[in-house]
Amino acid sequence: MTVLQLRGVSRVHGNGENAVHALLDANLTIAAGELVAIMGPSGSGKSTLLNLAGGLDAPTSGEVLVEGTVLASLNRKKLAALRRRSVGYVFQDYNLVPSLTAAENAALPLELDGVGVGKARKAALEALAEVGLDGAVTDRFPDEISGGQAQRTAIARALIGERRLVLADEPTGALDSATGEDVLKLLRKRCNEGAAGLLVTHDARHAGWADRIVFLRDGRIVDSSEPLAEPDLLLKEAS
Ligand SMILES: Nc1ncnc2c1ncn2[C@@H]1O[C@H](COP(=O)(O)OP(=O)(O)OP(=O)(O)O)[C@@H](O)[C@H]1O
Repeated sequence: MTVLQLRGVSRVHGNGENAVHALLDANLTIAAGELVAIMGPSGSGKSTLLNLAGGLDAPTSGEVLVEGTVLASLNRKKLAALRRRSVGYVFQDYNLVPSLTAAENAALPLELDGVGVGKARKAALEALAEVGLDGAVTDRFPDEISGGQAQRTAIARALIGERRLVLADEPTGALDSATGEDVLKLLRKRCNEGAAGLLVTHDARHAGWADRIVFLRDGRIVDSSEPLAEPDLLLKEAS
């Protein structure tokens, strides 16, 4: 089943002589179970593509569909609801709410969606346990936990509920390589369980976790290939 589709998507900032073509006529389809990596030089349009895929930005032309719904056809409220329910984001700088504990941060999307506090907390603790966080750390605030723990919290928040599309922009940016690898394993696992994933990365080893790599240059998709290396066949085949 197709989870994400970009049809002839372009994003232009400004106009006339000052126009910046951040993305040009991008076509991309990602099915449930697939993890796609996006690579390309700085400024090539990777974050733009990710933001458009998650409905955080709107294309200048073309269409973005999530689970068959054209995002431009939704009003603000419905788009916000789709983002909360169907899309999980992992940002490089975590974007945790400083005044909320790890468990409260992870529970936030459910609570915003009207799920009761108790039920949301239970789901949050389960999601945190799934990413290897349990015990006292779940009740600590972002400035009381390590970078790796904060990133795991951000992943739990992105994966909580039934998110079908997981978008990750350099999710391993600030992590040591072992912790970074763990984050990718979690992403891979979630895709094996049926989500569609889009991962922006500069690191070819990390892209090795993906089923396909899409290369961007100057806003254009220039190539799409299967990764050369298979980091962990066992994990992939476990699905
Ligand atoms: N709001 C904006 N206004 C004007 N230009 C923008 C805006 N956002 C992005 N751009 C431009 O669009 C192009 C693509 O930017 P984007 O951030 O998508 O690239 P990127 O591949 O993610 O880069 P990086 O690897 O450095 O994060 C760049 O030339 C950037 O300067």
